Amino acid sequence: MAVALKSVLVSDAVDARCVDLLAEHGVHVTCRYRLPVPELIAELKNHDGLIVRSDTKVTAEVLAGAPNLRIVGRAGTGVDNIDIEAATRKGVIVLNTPGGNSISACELTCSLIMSLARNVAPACQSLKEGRWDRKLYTGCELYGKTLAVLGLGRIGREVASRMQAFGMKTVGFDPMVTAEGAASFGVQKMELDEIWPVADFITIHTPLIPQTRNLINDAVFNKCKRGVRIINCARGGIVDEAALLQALNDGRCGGAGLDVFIEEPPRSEPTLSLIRHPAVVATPHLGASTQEAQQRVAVEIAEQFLALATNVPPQVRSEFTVTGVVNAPVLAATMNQGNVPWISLAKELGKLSARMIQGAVPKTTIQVVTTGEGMENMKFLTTSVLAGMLAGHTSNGLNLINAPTLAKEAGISVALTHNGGDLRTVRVTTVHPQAGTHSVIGTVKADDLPYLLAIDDARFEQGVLVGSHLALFQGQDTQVNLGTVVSALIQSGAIITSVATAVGKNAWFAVHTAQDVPVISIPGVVAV
Ligand SMILES: NC(=O)c1ccc[n+]([C@@H]2O[C@H](COP(=O)([O-])OP(=O)(O)OC[C@H]3O[C@@H](n4cnc5c(N)ncnc54)[C@H](O)[C@@H]3O)[C@@H](O)[C@H]2O)c1
Ligand SMILES: O=C(O)[C@H](O)COP(=O)(O)O
Repeated sequence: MAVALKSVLVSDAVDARCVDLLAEHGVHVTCRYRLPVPELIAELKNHDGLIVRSDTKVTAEVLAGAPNLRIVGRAGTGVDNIDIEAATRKGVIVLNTPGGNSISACELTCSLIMSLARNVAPACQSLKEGRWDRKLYTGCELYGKTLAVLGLGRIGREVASRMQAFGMKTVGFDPMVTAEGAASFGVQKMELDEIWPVADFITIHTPLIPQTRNLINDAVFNKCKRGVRIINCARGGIVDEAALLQALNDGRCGGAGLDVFIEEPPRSEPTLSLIRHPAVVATPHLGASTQEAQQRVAVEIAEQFLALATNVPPQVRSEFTVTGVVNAPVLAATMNQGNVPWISLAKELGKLSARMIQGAVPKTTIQVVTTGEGMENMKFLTTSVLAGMLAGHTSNGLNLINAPTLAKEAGISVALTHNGGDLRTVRVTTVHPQAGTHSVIGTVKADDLPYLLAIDDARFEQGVLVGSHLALFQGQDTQVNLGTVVSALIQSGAIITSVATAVGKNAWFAVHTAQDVPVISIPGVVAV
């Protein structure tokens, strides 16, 4: 899937390399930062791409006001400032640059852990103010202490391995990481309730999602070691700020290192009191703010835009890859050229399936079955089948991004399974309350083109090339003559380029014509 990318708005302070790279390849770029929402919406009407960091909020309102927007790029990791659901429904691609700033975020986290342990920030401030408070700022060693890492993804595991060098024992929790996986980078996996009483420091590296909002809350502080220190370089809102302030004031929490806040920049309570608290070391969302990280994410997002831009020559486009797909797994799959003909086949089979059930698409259950070696893990084919099924049955704007959302809304469910076997095929079976059960089977031949192998129980010996100008006729019994169908088509002005038959419980005739297939009516024959 690709986009005509003529003009891009960069609405946050992204490194200049991003603009340079896009401009070098003929993409027009406008940089306007801190735009009020109405101005952002007005400006976006002129652009098909938008690049942001965390400051611009790409809300449903902004997306609704930007009819030409096709792609949003986040030069960074967290996408909680982008309404992914609204973007997906609109068919807008969302990309990010996962990993581009992980080391920088990790290093800031480690420095906050060390600053907390040794009171670096308040001691420095006190000295600048003319005091010599050696006793007041006595700290603690990290050696032998337990660091709990919540979220063992890219940043969490980098933090763990660095803090192990200080002799810290690292424990952690992540629903997606097994105990063996965690052990491979020196972290003992524990349940959260086991972690609270043993941790001296807790550092958070999860996304902000409903399951992690207020993960560190008042009840948690009651279960923790008295004086536990909290570090949050992930997202504001994962730590309940009011509960943290209370715990700092009553001693349940011994200190906090905060880079992120519920409101950025912070203007209200309790955030302001937290920042001013003597046991808090706070930075203004600086995790990714290093030259290295900013250059990396700027180049990575520009490269991904270029990889998808249809107005960039294919040989240039192929130099770049899409590495941070947020809302369209099928998009990543299209980057592998070997998948492309299968994606086309699945779309054509989806279109044929819709024709088989006379367009009665809503409330259809679809089963997609792949066979043959190398066809495992092709889950993205379901999106393509749905895009084919829904073509012409939904409002404008259907694409591979929003097909699953639109299908779900239409009550269409889809599942994919894989069977062994030698021949590489895709079978799409549709089950519909009124239209009954039908299936189409296809394959991709050596010419990389999609072929229909069978409809229901009728098999085309050589396969039939699928695509435009393919007419399918079903005879109600095998007595219906192919000659009758062909003559009727010719009499209607069709130029026939090929014919094929398949016989099962019904007879099927596949006819390719040079132009659009004329509408014909023959008793006992159904045009599909
Ligand atoms: N401060 C900054 O400037 C800065 C910079 C980069 C990233 N970040 C933030 O850091 C966070 C982590 O980034 P990352 O690149 O490591 O992401 P990641 O996706 O690699 O890792 C996140 C991990 O959190 C885990 N997780 C999800 N729900 C969880 C839960 N309920 N409990 C425990 N773990 C859970 C996931 O399974 C995943 O392994 C993100 O929120 C990101 O936005 C902040
Ligand atoms: O999620 C991220 O990538 C970080 O929070 C960085 O955000 P920023 O690009 O606004 O610095």
